[in-house]
Amino acid sequence: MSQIHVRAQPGDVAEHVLLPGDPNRARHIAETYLEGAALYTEHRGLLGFTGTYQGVRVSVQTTGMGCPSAAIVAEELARLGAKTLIRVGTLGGATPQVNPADLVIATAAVPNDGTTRQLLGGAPYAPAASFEVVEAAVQAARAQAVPHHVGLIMTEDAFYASTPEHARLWAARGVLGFEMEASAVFLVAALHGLRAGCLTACSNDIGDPQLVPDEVLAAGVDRMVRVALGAVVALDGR
Ligand SMILES: O=P(O)(O)O[C@H]1O[C@H](CO)[C@@H](O)[C@H]1O
Ligand SMILES: O=c1cc[nH]c(=O)[nH]1
Repeated sequence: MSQIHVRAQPGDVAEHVLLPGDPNRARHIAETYLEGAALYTEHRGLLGFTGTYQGVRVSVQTTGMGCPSAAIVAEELARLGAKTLIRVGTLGGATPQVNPADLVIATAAVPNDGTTRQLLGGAPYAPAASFEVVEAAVQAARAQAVPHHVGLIMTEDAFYASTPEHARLWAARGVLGFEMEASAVFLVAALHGLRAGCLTACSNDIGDPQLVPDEVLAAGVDRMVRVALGAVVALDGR
């Protein structure tokens, strides 16, 4: 049965799904990296494609921005039979350790968002990546000689509420950067017994409207996507 938002039939979506927020990134990934990529949905601009990478069937499905949209997409992908969800996003760096376009592999996401709060009925919870996805991503990054950070990120709702002071406070608690979907993807995946992960490329410093130059960010995004696809190949069949 087709889902309400991800208009696809069971079988259209692969077991392994990469999740960018941005539909243009979804198209770029499908066109650049997947063989035989076919568009299975464009409903609401949430573009979804399925193809193969090194012989492994992979989908790339846009989440849109923010946890409400990401939670809908993750829920519907679970209903469509997905087993591995890996966000491939951008993030605002919270600490000078994280440089423009750096790869950050999340271990967990501080849930500063309303969606996970509602799903959990306000109960305390730590939305975390699956160990095997983190391990596969780290191994892929090492194998591809891609420098990377591994650790905690924060998921938030209000992009423009964050300030450099807020970033410093959370950096002192170990947070590497902020983004807007990982906590929901981790929680929805856990509720369905799926594996989840989140890889990001740093697009700016928190509170700084200056983005990393386009070509520098695009190269960081491509490094991130290649690492995510390397992880998928390693996870396939496990
Ligand atoms: O680049 P994406 O994957 O959209 O991720 C980040 O960018 C958007 C904000 O600019 C939010 O979705 C945030 O999580
Ligand atoms: O959520 C996000 C994503 C990228 N950059 C930010 O500053 N915040």
